Amino acid sequence: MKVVVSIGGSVLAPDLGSERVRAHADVIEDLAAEGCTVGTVVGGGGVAREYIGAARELGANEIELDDIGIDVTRLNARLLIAALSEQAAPSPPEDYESAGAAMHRGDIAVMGGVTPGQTTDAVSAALAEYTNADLLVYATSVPGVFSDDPNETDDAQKFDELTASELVDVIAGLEMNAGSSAPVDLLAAKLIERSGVRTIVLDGTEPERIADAVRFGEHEGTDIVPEGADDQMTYWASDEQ
Ligand SMILES: Nc1ncnc2c1ncn2[C@@H]1O[C@H](COP(=O)(O)OP(=O)(O)OP(=O)(O)O)[C@@H](O)[C@H]1O
Ligand SMILES: O=c1ccn([C@@H]2O[C@H](COP(=O)(O)O)[C@@H](O)[C@H]2O)c(=O)[nH]1
Repeated sequence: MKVVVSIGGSVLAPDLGSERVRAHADVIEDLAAEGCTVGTVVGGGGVAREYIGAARELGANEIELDDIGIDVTRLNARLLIAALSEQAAPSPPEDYESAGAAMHRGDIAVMGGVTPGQTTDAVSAALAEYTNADLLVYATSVPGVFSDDPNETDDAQKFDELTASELVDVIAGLEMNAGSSAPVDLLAAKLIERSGVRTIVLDGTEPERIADAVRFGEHEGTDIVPEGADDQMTYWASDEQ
């Protein structure tokens, strides 16, 4: 089975605690050791937003701010690489071809950002499409996709399941400035829609939840199901590949 795991910066490194990074690395390594081909994409989190905020006040434009965000995502990717064994490619691939080649060799690819105007959510969806991944998991800081921002709206409802086009509708109104927050950004949702990759959005603050989702499809987040998919989703534990 081939899986792309997107780990929000706010999940991996809300602060520079090495234990948390180690725990995420252990889960990724365990999946790889069990025979799973793994690509990982790491976000920028609060540190990226602090840099972006300061640079915005200094007059940087949105593309310049995105470039700062990309630098921070790659720094966070290097933190995860530091915790992984030699099976990880030694530096964050800066394009999908290099990441795909690393995965093809059996290495764990750990990417950060790629290009301005998007977030690492889109990088993850593009890597999943490029590598024909079986599953894409977004480990984020909220328990799934909600009808509204759950940190802003008390009665926001979590979706257990959405089609990709429903996901596009839910997040279409969110802003796309550098450093914006969304469980999955709009470009990612459109890529998921066109590729049809099975996708799960979950609370990744406990890294074992990522492993349970990959191995068994067990999670309390949101399933993004391809249009017209049957109910039988294939997960690692039941997959002979
Ligand atoms: N409809 C929604 N459903 C869920 N979360 C939403 C929604 N709209 C806005 N959000 C916000 O999206 C945030 C999650 O995305 P955010 O980009 O902050 O974190 P991440 O995915 O972990 O990545 P990173 O920290 O690297 O940016 C939540 O904290 C929440 O406030
Ligand atoms: O491909 C990319 C990835 C990221 N950015 C910029 O970085 C920040 C932080 O990334 P998150 O995935 O949101 O943690 C993002 O808001 C963008 O400003 C980018 O431009 N391109």
